[in-house]
Amino acid sequence: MLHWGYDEHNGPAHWKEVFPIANGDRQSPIDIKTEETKYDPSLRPLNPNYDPASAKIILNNGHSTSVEFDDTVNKSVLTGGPLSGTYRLRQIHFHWGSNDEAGSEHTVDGMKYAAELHVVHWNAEKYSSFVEAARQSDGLAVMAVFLKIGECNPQLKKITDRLDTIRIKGKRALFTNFDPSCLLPKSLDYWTYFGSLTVPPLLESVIWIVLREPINVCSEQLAKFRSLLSTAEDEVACCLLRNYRPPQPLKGRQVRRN
Ligand SMILES: NS(=O)(=O)c1ccc(S(=O)(=O)c2ccccc2)s1
Ligand SMILES: [Zn+2]
Repeated sequence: MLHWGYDEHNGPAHWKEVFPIANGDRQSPIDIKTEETKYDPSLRPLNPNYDPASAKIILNNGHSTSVEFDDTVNKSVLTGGPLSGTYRLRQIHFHWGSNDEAGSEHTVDGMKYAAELHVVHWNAEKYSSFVEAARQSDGLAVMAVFLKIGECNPQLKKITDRLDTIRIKGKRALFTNFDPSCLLPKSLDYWTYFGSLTVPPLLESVIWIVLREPINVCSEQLAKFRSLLSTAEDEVACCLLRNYRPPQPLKGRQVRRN
């Protein structure tokens, strides 16, 4: 396979050809079987604390759209929940499908949501760089938020309104004064388990924190994500219609809930 993607010839089924860890013991996403999750009284409340000034740029990397944050200091951090220590906010990005019936990566009792937001943090207390942390079993913490079809989301509008300026892969634009807490649901109740990146290199370094309550997005807003291009300027234009990896085997892992 040339470069990995989400098409028939380079999609999730092919990733193991270049990244054999795709068949590893702690791969993500997973289907969360709610009856099999276990309450853990030691789990603490999640404590996201983000400074809107840390937001820097919005980017189309050809696989998703992301907002990148200044992670050179502990300005925007996540503590609490299942985490020991302080995890620094690095970026947020989204996963979606070619229609509203599918798009989330994690599923709940087999149910797919229309899309999924990932808020990516790294363990800056123990490791000296994001790249180093991404290679450690407790290096990354990703908070996942499900998006369901409903009312248009005024907070998400801040992002969807900018997508037409970064349609081509590699395009970026200034994007600051944004606190991703505005995209979190009322309840920060969560499930948590040990997993991996859901995109190559599929590193098994993520403590997943999946919020149980979804947020709303309207069909028109999701449609804007699908108009992003997975191709660069000099290539034949191809829309990024879907960018989710299907659920992977649990392999004996325990999913805990607070
Ligand atoms: N879907 S996910 O949350 O697992 C995820 C996708 C991409 C990233 S990353 O850009 O932080 C990154 C991190 C390490 C290596 C490369 C990219 S995290
Ligand atoms: Zn993701």
